[in-house]
Amino acid sequence: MVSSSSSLLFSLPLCGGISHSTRSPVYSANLSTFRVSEKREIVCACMAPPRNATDGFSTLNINDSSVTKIFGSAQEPEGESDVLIECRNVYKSFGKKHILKGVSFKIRHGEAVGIIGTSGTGKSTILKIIAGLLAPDKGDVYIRGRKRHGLISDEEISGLRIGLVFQSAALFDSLTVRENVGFLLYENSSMGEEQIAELVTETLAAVGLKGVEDRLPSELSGGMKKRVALARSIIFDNTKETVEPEVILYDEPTAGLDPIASTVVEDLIRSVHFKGEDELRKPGKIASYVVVTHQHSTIRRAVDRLIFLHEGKIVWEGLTHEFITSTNPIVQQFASGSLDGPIKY
Ligand SMILES: Nc1ncnc2c1ncn2[C@@H]1O[C@H](COP(=O)(O)OP(=O)(O)OP(=O)(O)O)[C@@H](O)[C@H]1O
Repeated sequence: MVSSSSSLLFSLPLCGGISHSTRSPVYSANLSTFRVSEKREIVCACMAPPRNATDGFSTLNINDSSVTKIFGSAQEPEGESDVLIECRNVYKSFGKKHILKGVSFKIRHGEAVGIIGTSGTGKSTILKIIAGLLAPDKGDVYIRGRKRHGLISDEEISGLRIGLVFQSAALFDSLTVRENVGFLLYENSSMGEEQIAELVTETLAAVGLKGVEDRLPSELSGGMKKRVALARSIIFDNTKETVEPEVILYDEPTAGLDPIASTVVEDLIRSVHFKGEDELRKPGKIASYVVVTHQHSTIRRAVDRLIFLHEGKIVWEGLTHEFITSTNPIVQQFASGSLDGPIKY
């Protein structure tokens, strides 16, 4: 049984499962589930067989005008080899509340996708389903063309690492920044402590943080915590010969931040994408990402394509610039924040 909460993050290569160590928060016997501070449970994802990050993928150039044709219309792009994640006719209810009612979409290699829609429409739910924290009642999730069965588990073979960054930074309060960022490496990798510490420092620098390794989360500002959470989601074992592509799912990454801090986070999200350049001026490592957001600035700045979810269904999809000019009444009302229109509160 999985529970998730706003206080958890996850990034997740669980190849071979987790081994217990003294660093670890308390966790249960189920290798894919562990309990933090006796309050929460987390499930992490995804694994093997590792393939080279570039194999089989044709990188999609989102700025290419041909892409406008692909996503701005119902035209289906040729070839499926670049599809990393697909939700096919996904349904999800909580008790009598029917939240998702047949949601289908694909996330392709290289994409920066936003999921938007009114509160309570199921945006976070779909992220959790993609991450394998929740199972759909009906419909399927395909990871690199392979159907996922049930929740994510250490037995799953996907060849795709999926990280979920929850709305709050979700750091482990009693662990230092170094231990938070390096958590999965301490638990899962054969890397030595010094190696991990070096990688943590480098990864923190990539998100613009220096000299905070020994601090506790309580000693950081909200914006810094979000950066630490981002660092934790992009760190990976660089001693392995092959690297799986990684998709990061961000749940409202700029909620609660002032406009300038939001811009910083939006740019960081871009910078860790492989088309971007991190703070160390190196290309980012993230293949694709999905952002759930309500913030107009985040829609404009951080994503290229949008999926609009309303009353459990996708009612509009298009490129970000098409959002503002859309004639869809639901989109128009959402974009303008008007009380008049088909969306009723
Ligand atoms: N584990 C759960 N048990 C019962 N109901 C749930 C659960 N998770 C979500 N819900 C309900 O499902 C609906 C959709 O929740 P979800 O968090 O996915 O919406 P959202 O679109 O992300 O909302 P917001 O924009 O306000 O964050 C809400 O009514 C919520 O209360």
